[in-house]
Amino acid sequence: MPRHDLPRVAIVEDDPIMGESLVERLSLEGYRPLWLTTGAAALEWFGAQRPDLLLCDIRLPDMTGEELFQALLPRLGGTPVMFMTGFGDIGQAVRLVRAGADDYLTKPFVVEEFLARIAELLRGRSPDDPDAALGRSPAIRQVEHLLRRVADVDSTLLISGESGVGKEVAAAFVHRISRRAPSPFMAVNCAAIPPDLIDSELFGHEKGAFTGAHALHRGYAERAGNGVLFLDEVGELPHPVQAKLLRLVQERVFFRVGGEKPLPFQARLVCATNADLDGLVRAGTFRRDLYYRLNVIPVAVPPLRERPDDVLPLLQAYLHQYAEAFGRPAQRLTPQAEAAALEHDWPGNVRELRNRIERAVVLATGPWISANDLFPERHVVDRFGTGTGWPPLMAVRDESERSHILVTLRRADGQLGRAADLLGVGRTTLWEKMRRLGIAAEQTE
Ligand SMILES: Nc1ncnc2c1ncn2[C@@H]1O[C@H](COP(=O)(O)OP(=O)(O)OP(=O)(O)O)[C@@H](O)[C@H]1O
Repeated sequence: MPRHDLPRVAIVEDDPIMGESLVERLSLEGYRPLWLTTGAAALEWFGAQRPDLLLCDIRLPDMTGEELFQALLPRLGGTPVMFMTGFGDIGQAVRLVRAGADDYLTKPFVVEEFLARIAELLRGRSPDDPDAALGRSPAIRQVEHLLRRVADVDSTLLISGESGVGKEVAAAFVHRISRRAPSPFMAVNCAAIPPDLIDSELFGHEKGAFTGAHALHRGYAERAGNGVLFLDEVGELPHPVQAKLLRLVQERVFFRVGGEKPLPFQARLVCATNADLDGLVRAGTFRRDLYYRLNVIPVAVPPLRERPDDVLPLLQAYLHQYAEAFGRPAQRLTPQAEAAALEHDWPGNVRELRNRIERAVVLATGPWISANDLFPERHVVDRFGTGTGWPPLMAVRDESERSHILVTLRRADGQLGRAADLLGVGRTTLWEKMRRLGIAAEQTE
């Protein structure tokens, strides 16, 4: 493996003997260790980059493990963190795991156990993990890991991602697993409210505040109570409302329109955008100070095309859901439909997937959902070509091999050798199958 592909393990450890021996052992085991000796050095290093794993001593010369973890939290993303602790510090280690660290190990430790634990952390959760709520692809599991980690931290989250990737689903998930779950999840789409109403919708208004304000109105910020206020398309807020939101974030208070009494803001703020907020700041349409205040913990939800492992499970889940909702008999996707779904780019992300499968369930006449049902605009040529409308066994086998090879190639980053290993066949066999099944050669480059 080229050196830059080796997993990078950052070690924060001030003891020179411990540090050196960890660096030596981790290099021997095929990792790329990087040794930092103070919390300040770790904070500086994390400003620009992220390792695959962070190993951290709990007692550092300039700060405690807890202080470092809190300070690093906004920059950690889903990076797994393991603390190394002496016997006297187990209480702190347990608190850290509750606050979102992944594991701790008590010194002195048995090297084999240490290596096994870091290998496990680097592998991440298993794809079949029943706790995987948002999806099974490695990319979405990283996002889920980050959300679990910050669920009970009160800092503002800024969720970014293309339209339909699941930003609201991510926000609702954080709410559901947090201690705020019994209080409301108040979702507001800032782009859907007319600009002249948004102030009073968000913050409420007093009776008589303006013509037509016949009664006192409590806004979303107030109705969110101790729950979560989710502002979708936050980049769309008009300037005066941005100023009010800044005050709400900084001082945790707001005023109803026409009101003079400051009201406490008790909810957690979670914002989302599919626009390039940084670009809006540079263009002068979004306040820079507000952007920094909102972007405390950035959460980037990747587009569906970058997490192909999620496509089929999502299709299956929605297929069942819609079949049940519409009282349809059990339906299945033909292997050709699965292959077409895997090859599709999903510009509208999960929302598009959901709409396509809903339409297909409604329109399909028999127990099979074909590629044409999913992608009617494409008129996919019926590779089964039997005229019976029923797939013969050979064609089903070919199509299911084809879709499995496609998934495997993506899992192996297009590397033929790795894909062949995963599939348990030789490289040549795989190559021949790919030629026969018409899988384009460029998919492997
Ligand atoms: N991980 C997921 N599992 C199941 N369904 C999902 C998932 N992510 C998104 N969806 C579904 O996809 C649709 C779009 O999700 P959501 O509204 O959260 O996207 P969004 O990124 O907030 O979109 P927009 O940018 O338009 O606000 C919803 O119907 C949602 O239920």
